[in-house]
Amino acid sequence: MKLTLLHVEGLNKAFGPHYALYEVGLDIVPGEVHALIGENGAGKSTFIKILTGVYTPDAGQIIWNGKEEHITSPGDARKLGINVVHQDRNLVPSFTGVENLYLGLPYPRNRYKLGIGWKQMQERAQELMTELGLQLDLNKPAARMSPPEKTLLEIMRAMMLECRLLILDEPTASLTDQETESLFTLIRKLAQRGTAILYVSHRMDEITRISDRVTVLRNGQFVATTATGQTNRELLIRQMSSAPSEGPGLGERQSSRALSSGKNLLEVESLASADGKVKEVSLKVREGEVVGIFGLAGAGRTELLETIYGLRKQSAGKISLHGQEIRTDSPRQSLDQGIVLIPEERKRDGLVMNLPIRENMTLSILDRLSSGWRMRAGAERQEVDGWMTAMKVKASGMEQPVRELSGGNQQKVVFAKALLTKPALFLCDEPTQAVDVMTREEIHRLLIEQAREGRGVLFVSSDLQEVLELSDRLYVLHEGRIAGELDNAGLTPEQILAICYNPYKGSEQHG
Ligand SMILES: Nc1ncnc2c1ncn2[C@@H]1O[C@H](COP(=O)(O)OP(=O)(O)OP(=O)(O)O)[C@@H](O)[C@H]1O
Repeated sequence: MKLTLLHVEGLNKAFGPHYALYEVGLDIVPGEVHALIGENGAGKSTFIKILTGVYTPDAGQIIWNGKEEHITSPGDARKLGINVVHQDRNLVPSFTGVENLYLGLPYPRNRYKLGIGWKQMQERAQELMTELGLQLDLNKPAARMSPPEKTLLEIMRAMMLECRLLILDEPTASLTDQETESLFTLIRKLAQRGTAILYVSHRMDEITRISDRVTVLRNGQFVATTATGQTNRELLIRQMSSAPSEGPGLGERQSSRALSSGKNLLEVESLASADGKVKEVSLKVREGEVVGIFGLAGAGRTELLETIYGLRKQSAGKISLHGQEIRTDSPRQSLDQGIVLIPEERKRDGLVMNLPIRENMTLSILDRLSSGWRMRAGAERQEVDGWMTAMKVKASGMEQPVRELSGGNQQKVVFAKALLTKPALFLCDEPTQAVDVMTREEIHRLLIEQAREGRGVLFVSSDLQEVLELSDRLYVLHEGRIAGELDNAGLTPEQILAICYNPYKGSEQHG
């Protein structure tokens, strides 16, 4: 048995009267990939924040390399060799890759000891890339890097100093399968070199593939640490769940397919965005249909939704809803016409952090609720309560400010808020990013239900599994254009990826 690198015992952290962590213990050994999982609000981020010196625990011990440590600041954590890579990346957009690597580190001096040793910086960066087997253009600014490039750059930055524990918080959130593979190769390499990895994710298939051991938290408490080979998805889900789940098996397609005779709800013809990210896109969504958009990072997926919604300037094309041409020059205009966009988790657009859950959920429907304040208050509370229960929002009540919720629970509020507007068309960007596996199923069920009631859903996901589970039909996007349209009947991941990597070839060609 390897010597323990990190031993945590009896960790407590409370916010007001509520414990985010209660008596949590955990061991991590060098060179292992240790997954940390749990429902939204289970305490994972709080645990990470304690290890990285953002929060101080109320009680408990942290033994690092056999010695008790009090980590009181992020600087303390870094000195010990604990680094974290978050989804909200910490890069300076206008700095190059190399400059970002040296953020917070002393720049080397040149040989005259006067200026900065740019050459030494380049050489050290190159050395590290070779060591880690990476190929990145470190001379371009971070702003021009793709999401996976940014993740790799952040990991490199962590490795600039001796990193003994690397914490990866949902590292694959916006990566596609292929990009996830390269990340996994890097993780394995780091582990072989002796770095321990704490891997936090809601993607169960990744956890079973990449981790050696997995620890489950539930309601702020430790449930179990198990060797990954000795457990499975169902067991882990049972350990995570506060309530046993019912209904269809997780991960199965949950509903009958849409009737193909549905009338056209949304028609987009030759749509282009002024910034050139979207080029002549034509697509449609029928009433009752859930339509997916898949593409590699940089294909213009988010940009396409934003252009339809009016968040991004349109330069050409036509949009029709229910057969009528409409203008969507702004999100307000889209909302008024029955189109709502649910943004991906990292943006959390549209949440006012200091306002309570109730007000956030009802911000866009005040008109509808406003006939007489008495009725309004009652109706509002009832609707909010209904959606909070349906979405299993973990909070002390509907008056809790949104800023105090965990990331996944904030995303659920964004979702409920959109449902409350009762739109004709949902545009969803990564609808289940950051939510736990149980809520993911619930969101899928809700979206399919909304569609089958005659509305429509157009969603973007980098998770191929999700695209296969949720969509009736899907479009593959490549460099801002539709490269293929597929009916999701017996479709395999390989068929979709073939179009991504080899667009405009083969029989499925569109347009
Ligand atoms: N600053 C805060 N004030 C009040 N409560 C908080 C605060 N930060 C976290 N909490 C609460 O602590 C609990 C644990 O939250 P945490 O963010 O650690 O969960 P998580 O497991 O990371 O969830 P997710 O998967 O959604 O990211 C939640 O109930 C959350 O509402």
